[in-house]
Amino acid sequence: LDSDGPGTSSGRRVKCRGRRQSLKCNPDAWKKQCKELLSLIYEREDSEPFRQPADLLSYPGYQEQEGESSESVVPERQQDSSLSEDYQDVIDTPVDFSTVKETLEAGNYGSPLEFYKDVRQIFNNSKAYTSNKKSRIYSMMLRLSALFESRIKNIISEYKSAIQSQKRRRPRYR
Ligand SMILES: COc1ccc(NC(=O)N2CCN(C(=O)c3ccco3)CC2)c(F)c1
Repeated sequence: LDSDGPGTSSGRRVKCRGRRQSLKCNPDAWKKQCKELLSLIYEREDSEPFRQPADLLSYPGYQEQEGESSESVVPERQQDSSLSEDYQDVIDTPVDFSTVKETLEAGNYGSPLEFYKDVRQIFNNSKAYTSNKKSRIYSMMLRLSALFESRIKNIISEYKSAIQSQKRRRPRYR
């Protein structure tokens, strides 16, 4: 993916003859489209481990992950179900879908590219953390990432066309 995200519609001129309200011409259409994409992600069971900040103590089979025997008592320091240092050591920028949802709903994304960047971070964190490409969570992430990429590329290319057509149209007043 080049730096400005997938589906860059280079060269293709989209006539924005329709009024601003039509989806093709409306540079704000991406917000609703990203909210709908986020709802679709939340509907998928694959998103479950990524809807909240990672919490390895609740994460099933955590003890096996650490190689501790399952009857071991959780050490005092981790009783507040804080992340084990391990996850925080490995992952510099923890992010999950609840933070992305809040940011989107607060109107704090300036473009779908910023939204894209945060969601990619969720997937990259999972890739960075997994020690085993066959882990269940990692395979959930792969399916979710494929769904996300298939939907976000049109949202971004429509946004880019709308921005381009906005630049090309001369203001009405002279
Ligand atoms: C409130 O209950 C919760 C809240 C959050 C979570 N999620 C997690 O702990 N995760 C485990 C680590 N991780 C991975 O990407 C990963 C890659 C390979 C192995 O793990 C992110 C998700 C949970 F499982 C229960």
